[in-house]
Amino acid sequence: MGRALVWDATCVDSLAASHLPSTSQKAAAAAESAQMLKRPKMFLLRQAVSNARQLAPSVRAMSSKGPLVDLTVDNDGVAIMTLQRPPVNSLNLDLLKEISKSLDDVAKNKSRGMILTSSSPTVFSAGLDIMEMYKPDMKRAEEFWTTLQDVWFKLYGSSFATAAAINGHAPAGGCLLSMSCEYRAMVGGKFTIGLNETALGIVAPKWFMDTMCRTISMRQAELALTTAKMFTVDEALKCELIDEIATDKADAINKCKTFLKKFEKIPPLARAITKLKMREEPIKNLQTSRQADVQEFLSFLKNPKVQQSLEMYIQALKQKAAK
Ligand SMILES: CC/C=C\C/C=C\C/C=C\CC/C=C/CC(=O)SCCNC(=O)CCNC(=O)[C@H](O)C(C)(C)COP(=O)(O)OP(=O)(O)OC[C@H]1O[C@@H](n2cnc3c(N)ncnc32)[C@H](O)[C@@H]1OP(=O)(O)O
Repeated sequence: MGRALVWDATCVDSLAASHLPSTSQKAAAAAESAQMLKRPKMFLLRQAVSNARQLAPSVRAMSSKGPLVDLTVDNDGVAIMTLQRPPVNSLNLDLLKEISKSLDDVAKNKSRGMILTSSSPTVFSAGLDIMEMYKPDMKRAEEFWTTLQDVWFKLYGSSFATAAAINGHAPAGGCLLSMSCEYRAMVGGKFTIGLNETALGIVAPKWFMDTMCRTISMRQAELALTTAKMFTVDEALKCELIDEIATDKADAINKCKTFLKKFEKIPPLARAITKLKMREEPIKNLQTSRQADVQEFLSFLKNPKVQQSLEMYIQALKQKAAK
């Protein structure tokens, strides 16, 4: 119907002086090298189309409200992902699956950026759901850990810009989620944030540690990880675990938006590649040790001492909640 079947073709002169050395070594080498040269051009072209789409009207229909994650796009084209698993947004398999799917949706919808927050007035996220680790079904535990890894890959390695509006406590996995974002504004008050795994008799996985070491200084991270330090909001600001203190959730979201606005004049491709290069090492490390990391988690769950520690921790939490 009048449409071009071939819209971009390159005829290579295999006998051109520049191609002769490679063509004499390998048949079709000239075509192969022409194709390689074309790839970056196509990549930039695709990116230009995608950037143009990014400037399209800002309110877009995005994935519908899920029960555990609410994902909306505001008038500025910023995606707001709200965790809503009462009472404390503990990260069980279902919540992790929804976060993972929502991150895919944000990536597909080419939002200007994403802000992660919580529907609870006092808890950003209580971290991993301890019930997923206590006397677990091993098949489910494997899926649980793999999904957590997926969430981290997608959030830490997202090409879209991310910020966390931390509107409450953020221990362990909650702290990890916020540290995986590029910017953190935390509501001031009695809230705390940190990787407290050792207090539970467990060990933060290496990629949790790497994420922290790339947020605060190595010295502060080592002290914090070994002592299960939960930082007050003021302490977190001082050691740069967070970037700003907010007066309330709305202020935290506004501060995150102000951060995201900084990218308005930065070409998105340059920003994304820079971010990914900066974060490449820990991502590659987990990619290569992914299976071993799952096996370590599973064998750690089978350790009776770990199960005993978890049981005591659950009892302590329940007693505290009952008061
Ligand atoms: C020896 C090992 C060797 C090798 C290791 C190898 C590999 C490592 C592998 C694995 C590492 C695993 C990593 C885990 C990271 C984590 O995220 S672990 C989770 C850590 N989280 C916490 O410690 C937070 C605990 N919770 C709290 O401190 C408070 O609840 C919080 C400050 C968040 C909120 O306080 P508050 O608003 O007062 O709420 P309550 O305390 O009253 O709690 C309400 C109910 O929620 C339940 N609950 C709280 N946190 C969790 C949780 N994380 N999981 C499940 N359930 C939780 C709490 O029990 C109350 O329940 P109830 O109402 O009593 O039924």
